[in-house]
Amino acid sequence: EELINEIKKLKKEKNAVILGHNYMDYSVQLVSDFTGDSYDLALKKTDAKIIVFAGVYFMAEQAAALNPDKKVLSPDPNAGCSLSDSLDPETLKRYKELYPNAPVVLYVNTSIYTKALADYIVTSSTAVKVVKKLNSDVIIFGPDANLANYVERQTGKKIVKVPPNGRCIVHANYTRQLVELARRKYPNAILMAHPESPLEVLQAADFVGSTNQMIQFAKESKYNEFIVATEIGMINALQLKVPNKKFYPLVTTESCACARCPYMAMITLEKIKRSLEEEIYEVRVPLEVAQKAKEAFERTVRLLE
Ligand SMILES: O=CC[C@H](O)N[C@@](O)(CC(=O)O)C(=O)O
Ligand code: SF4
Repeated sequence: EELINEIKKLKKEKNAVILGHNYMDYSVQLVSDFTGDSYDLALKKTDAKIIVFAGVYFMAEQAAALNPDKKVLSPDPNAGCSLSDSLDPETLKRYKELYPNAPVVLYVNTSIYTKALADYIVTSSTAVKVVKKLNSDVIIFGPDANLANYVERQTGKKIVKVPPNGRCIVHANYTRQLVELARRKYPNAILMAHPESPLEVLQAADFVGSTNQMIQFAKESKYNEFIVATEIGMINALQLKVPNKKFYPLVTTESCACARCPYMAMITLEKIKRSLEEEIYEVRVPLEVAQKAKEAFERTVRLLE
């Protein structure tokens, strides 16, 4: 495609790399140098001068915080996230005053300003492990309420949800009925669910994990067909990375607009090209905020070693 070639040319001229989240449009994943989940993309090491983050804003912020020596560009800074938008630093400060001895464990879907107040930063693949290792029976956890419920059941600890009802506008729509429908439609398929889904869906799932964990599981599984309970862009990532197997979205955009994250959909090839041409929109994180967030990331890595 013409646009893809122009973007590849611009990348070389500018010594830029494109990091793409697993939910990105198919064509965006094709033009990305690395694709993955929000956590490992943030930790990706590259010697490029410019990073164009094909994902939502909190992911670009994270990359900027962890790569202060690089110029990080967001193709559309309005690409937010219902989860990261649901928890601001002021709210978290109030909860820390209410529960002064409870460690603060935040899901990766948060703004860098909120992350700067966290003790630990987790992805859905590390949330349970981290909470289990902490020697406190009360944990402040957020912003996703479904992931918090899942962690509470897996660890038996008291989870103080911050905010009480943070949700992903995509995954929160999944129901048991949708699972039954899909299982009848695809009798040979097994169900993979993202922990941002409601508990009733996770209980019915054969596998629960982050998008990267789903890719790994599908690759290694003896099964060949999978029902995928996560944002529909993930089908692109699975088809690209596990081409010999079949994947069915739990919800299609025909049956519900909620199948596609409106924020992820904002990142288009056109915007990526413009982002490279004009070197916009630069994501800047104040040094002391970046430093605090980096400390929370590093504390988490040490805890898991
Ligand atoms: O909404 C984006 C997905 C959300 O950030 N979760 C991940 O990025 C990381 C995670 O789940 O830990 C994913 O790709 O699964
Ligand atoms: S899919 Fe949900 S969690 Fe992911 S960016 Fe969109 S709103 Fe946020």
